[in-house]
Amino acid sequence: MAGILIYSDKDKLARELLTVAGLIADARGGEVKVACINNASQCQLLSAAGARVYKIENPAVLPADAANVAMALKEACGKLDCSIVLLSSDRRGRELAGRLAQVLGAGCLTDISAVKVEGEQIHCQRNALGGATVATQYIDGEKQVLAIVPRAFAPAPDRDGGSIDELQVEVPPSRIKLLEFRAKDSSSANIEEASVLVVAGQGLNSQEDLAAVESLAKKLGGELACSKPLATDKKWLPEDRVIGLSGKKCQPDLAVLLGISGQVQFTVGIRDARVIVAVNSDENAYIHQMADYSMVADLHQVVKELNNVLA
Ligand SMILES: Cc1cc2nc3c(=O)[nH]c(=O)nc-3n(C[C@H](O)[C@H](O)[C@H](O)COP(=O)(O)OP(=O)(O)OC[C@H]3O[C@@H](n4cnc5c(N)ncnc54)[C@H](O)[C@@H]3O)c2cc1C
Repeated sequence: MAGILIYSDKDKLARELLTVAGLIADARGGEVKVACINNASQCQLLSAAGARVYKIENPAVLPADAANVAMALKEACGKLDCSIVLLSSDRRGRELAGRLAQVLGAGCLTDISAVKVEGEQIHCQRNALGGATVATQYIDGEKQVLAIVPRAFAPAPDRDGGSIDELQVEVPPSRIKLLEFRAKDSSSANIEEASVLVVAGQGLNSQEDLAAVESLAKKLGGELACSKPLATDKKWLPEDRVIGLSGKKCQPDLAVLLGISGQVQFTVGIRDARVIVAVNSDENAYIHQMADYSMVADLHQVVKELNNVLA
């Protein structure tokens, strides 16, 4: 049985992929191997999690160039005899998945939130029809590229048995020229990886009210996120905080939704949260139906009282 190769440039997501790969390998066989590209510290971290790590050191492989990384992973698949590749379904991972599937001649599924092995088939759950339903799909073929939603699986814990070997890959020169790296500005947040999200919607009266919502998010140990109109129409928050079809798909342990009606283009991005709490002053708002706990109340009052209680 050919092996399973995993790759993510983000350490935590790579550990989550190790968990998924382990589930698949236990059920249908095949050795799990990890590609680490120009990332020595990640090699150490993943070998400490018991993984068989292949260290690719080649400055010609640019993480910012998905086509270039795809060529490196294609070569790794050939040399390591892997027919299944697991990637993370974040922004960069989704682009890489499509490009890698194309160069491998493989089938490709992204936004996978659950996996179950049935015989030889890997059944993958993913939102379909704009999030109105969950589809179970599998790739009919040996070569498969599967991109897994961040936080859908627990990161693999440390265990013995890991190893690190060097792997040489040759890639054509990247057609992208990297001019500079800039640190993200301090207002940016990785809402896909947050375990708690406090999400503001158009029920918020003014931009000034965001401070109290952000304060609540911090007190709960989480991040501030928003519905799309708050970022694209009102421009109160940057677009990297938008949840939904054209924003990010998040799976926090807790999502507190404030003044959000619950249109499907939004809910597709938060439906997989473990616990959803909604505050909306309209008792007929759809969001009350999908929430685990809901309050028909003025969000400003609720935020104020929660901030006082948690002070
Ligand atoms: C192709 C396409 C893609 C889209 N992608 C996205 C996406 O990725 N993400 C996204 O969010 N949207 C997306 N949208 C827009 C989406 O359809 C909705 O318009 C949007 O989600 C609505 O945002 P909202 O719930 O904040 O606002 P509204 O629908 O206006 O809801 C505001 C809610 O606040 C409540 N409210 C008002 N005052 C208070 C108060 N004082 N206290 C408590 N509650 C109050 C109201 O009862 C209402 O239910 C997309 C649309 C299209 C067509």
